[in-house]
Amino acid sequence: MKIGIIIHSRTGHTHFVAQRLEEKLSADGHAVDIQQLRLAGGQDAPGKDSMIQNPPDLNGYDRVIFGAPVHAFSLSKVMEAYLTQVSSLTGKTVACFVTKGLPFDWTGGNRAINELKEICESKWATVSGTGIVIWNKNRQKQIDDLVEKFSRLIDLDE
Ligand SMILES: Cc1cc2nc3c(=O)[nH]c(=O)nc-3n(C[C@H](O)[C@H](O)[C@H](O)COP(=O)(O)O)c2cc1C
Repeated sequence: MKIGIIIHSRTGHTHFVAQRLEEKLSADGHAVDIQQLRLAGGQDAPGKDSMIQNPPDLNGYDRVIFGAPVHAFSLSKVMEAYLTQVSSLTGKTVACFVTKGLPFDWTGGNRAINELKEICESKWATVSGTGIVIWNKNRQKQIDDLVEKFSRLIDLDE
């Protein structure tokens, strides 16, 4: 399958997880692209109407994974801006993850995942799975578990 991993990553954590996903999904036999969202005019003070400099075209992908950091107890505004501007996800099966710095899923992780799910479902995507990685000393185990989970989800879909 052709898989697009569409991420926003300000300080590299979400990109690191995306790279681990790319390695595993490529080893599973998929063709994988990572596309990193950039905000026109820089990353400062984005709002949901901000323009994305390089909005990825999702048409060529059989599966899409969205990944973003939690900012201020919410989904990053750059990912929100991108998804708000996507016209439709009809027929797409997607998975979503967020990375975050504060302990516990309830310090923004659950809310950001719900925001991601809601935007995707409002554009008629099927959300097959979600994950939260807390960037602490146990992150490697959380990343390994997320990578295994998303790899299994895609195998089940085939
Ligand atoms: C402006 C800002 C706000 C943040 N707000 C939260 C937050 O509300 N909850 C949380 O758990 N982490 C928060 N963090 C930490 C980031 O979510 C965490 O470091 C994340 O892994 C960064 O991902 P990135 O390196 O891909 O940008 C915040 C970081 C920044 C820079």
